[in-house]
Amino acid sequence: MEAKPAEVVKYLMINMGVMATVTQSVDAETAVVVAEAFGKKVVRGALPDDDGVAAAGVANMGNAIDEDPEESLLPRPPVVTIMGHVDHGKTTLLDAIRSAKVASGEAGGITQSIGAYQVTTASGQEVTFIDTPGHAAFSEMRARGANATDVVVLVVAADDGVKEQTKECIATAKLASVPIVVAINKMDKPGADPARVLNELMNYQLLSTEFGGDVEVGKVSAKNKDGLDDLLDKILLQAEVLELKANPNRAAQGVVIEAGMKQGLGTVATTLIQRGTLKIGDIFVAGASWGKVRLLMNHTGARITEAGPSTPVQVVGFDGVPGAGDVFTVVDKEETARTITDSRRKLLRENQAAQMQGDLKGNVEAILSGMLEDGAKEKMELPIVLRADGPGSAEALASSLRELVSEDEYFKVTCKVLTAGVGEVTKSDIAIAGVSNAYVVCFNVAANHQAVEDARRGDIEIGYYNVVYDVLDQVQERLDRIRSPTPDGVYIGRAQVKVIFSIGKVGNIAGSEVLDGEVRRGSNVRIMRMGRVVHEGALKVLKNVKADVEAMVAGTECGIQVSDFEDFQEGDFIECYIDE
Ligand SMILES: Nc1nc2c(ncn2[C@@H]2O[C@H](COP(=O)(O)OP(=O)(O)OP(=O)(O)O)[C@@H](O)[C@H]2O)c(=O)[nH]1
Repeated sequence: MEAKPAEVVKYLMINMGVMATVTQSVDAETAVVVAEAFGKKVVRGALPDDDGVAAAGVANMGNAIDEDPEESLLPRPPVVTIMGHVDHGKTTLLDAIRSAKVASGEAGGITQSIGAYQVTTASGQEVTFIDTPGHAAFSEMRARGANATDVVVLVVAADDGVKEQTKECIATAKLASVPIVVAINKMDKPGADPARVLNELMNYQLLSTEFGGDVEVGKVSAKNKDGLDDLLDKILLQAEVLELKANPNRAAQGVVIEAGMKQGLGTVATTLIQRGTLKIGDIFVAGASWGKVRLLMNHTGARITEAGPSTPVQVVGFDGVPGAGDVFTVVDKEETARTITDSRRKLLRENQAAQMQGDLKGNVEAILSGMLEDGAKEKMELPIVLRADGPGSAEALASSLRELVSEDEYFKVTCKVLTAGVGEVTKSDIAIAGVSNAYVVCFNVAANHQAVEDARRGDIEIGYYNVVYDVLDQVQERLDRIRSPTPDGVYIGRAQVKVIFSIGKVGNIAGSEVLDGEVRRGSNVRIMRMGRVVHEGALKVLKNVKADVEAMVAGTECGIQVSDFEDFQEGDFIECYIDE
């Protein structure tokens, strides 16, 4: 692609939440998104020696990028995500629209949220809502390359105006180039001041049509279900401009919105169909799972036989549980599906394994040899996801964290602040932390339930702080630990091996010089060679010339024997630790 590897890695990480080193593989969808982001046009083909995966790819995933001919395209309903500041009424608005607008005569009625639903407006048009309010879910989907949303409805409480998260939502939508329709909510409240809201929004380049701009604004009371028809009309007006179309007459493609297990059915995944029509019996791939459509249910739980573009549908028939944001693609046959998922599972395992080793540490050998040539230190980073109570504190903390460093002759460890946001820790923070093995720092903020739950499941650490020095102290400690994982106990000193005596049955004795502190018989030791731990054990024998001694201090020379270790080399460091 004529692109610098580091740029590609950076794009993957920052824009897609994918942590991969230069030598790791990514799946085809991801590669396509990246290539296109770098201004390249992707044409898929088969490589003859690619063990069948590529051949399968041509049959299947070629669909992911091929263009539908203009004449095949038919109008489709808009897909809407609701965002807004906490407590401005996202959930209430979604519920109000759903209860007022999902035709009550529809079979099944609405019993539960499935992640998405479709409403029919007074004028008989349809609008699809993604039912996971918030920009966290939106960002997460986008991070995975799934652009499911056509229009963002930004909820702003009329009595509270533009707040921190309102701004974040505006930024998120703009970044994704998704148009915004504003819903000024809580119009029933005595303190409602929609004019103020409109004024504030102007500061963020959102100019309402009332003022001659192009942003549609609906005034609603989610609580009283007032203004909903008008809001839906405004959404449709906005959608009209977008001329949303899709080809319904092809193999279906979409994105998984939400998935879980249901008794008697196995995995049920709410999938938003984006083009084509999904039918019973279709064979599909979604992320690392595949299946054959056994059952389709609409958003009310009623059974249907097919689902076209912009329709949210519950799909039964998966062999595993896909993830939210996974791309869903119908393929020609079972064999294709198996081939693709097999290779994806393999990739997933490889990537996980590589991540577990901590990419850089895993390559330590190669890096060390390179390092000896050019004298450069190996650099390691502690990824950090930061959340603070205000933009000032977030910025200040982020820059202080960036200055922290833990360094010795071989390693240099610094912080990499991946995100520095304001407000509580969300699901998407945890998603980012998950892929990057990051430590989550909360400064004067909490994490929401979902985030805590996800963190627990993903074994992601969240640190809660309210004093700046505590943050810096503890992160410094973490950096030190990464640079040099310590054995149990407190460091008391170290010696360096100068000469090795091989004495028959006694074994190897390391003639050493104590460099600092003291070395003590019985203490825990670890032997360091070129910055790496080669052995951990106990200091078994300590001799001053021929006499056994308890301890030797800096500046003296001694003979050292370590339990279960003979393989000393000149230059090794022997570090001593004692239990407190
Ligand atoms: N008076 C009035 N209260 C409303 C209206 N819409 C929502 N509320 C109230 O505002 C509070 C927050 O509403 P939610 O729908 O939970 O807000 P949210 O934005 O979904 O909040 P989070 O999910 O916590 O981000 C609740 O107490 C609602 O009853 C409205 O139109 N009028």
